[in-house]
Amino acid sequence: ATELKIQPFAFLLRNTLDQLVEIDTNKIFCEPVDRDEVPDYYVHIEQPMDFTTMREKIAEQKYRTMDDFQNCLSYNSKDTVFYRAGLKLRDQFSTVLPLHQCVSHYR
Ligand SMILES: CC(=O)c1c[nH]c2ccccc12
Repeated sequence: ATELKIQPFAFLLRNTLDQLVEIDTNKIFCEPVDRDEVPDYYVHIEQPMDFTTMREKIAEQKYRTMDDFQNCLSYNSKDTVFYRAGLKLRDQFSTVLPLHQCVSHYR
């Protein structure tokens, strides 16, 4: 694809993001946490993140790290579906992360 030649890193990140979206079957991470639904989320979490925002940041080449799963793990208690989903995605992503580290050298 021509995109691969112009922005290989963005191309790779978008593919990885698509894989994460697929794993997130409960769609917990797809959109920003709703302020009305969860008013105190933004009190506890300084830098909220979600897949939609990440996709925009990839396009703007402002890619953020995957530490953002920590947000979910620090906010939600261990016995919630959110916490377990955050763990699952962080652990599954960590298998892909080394790929990003090596690619990031080419930026
Ligand atoms: C990503 C995350 O923590 C959440 C995503 N949706 C939510 C609803 C209530 C509490 C937490 C969340």
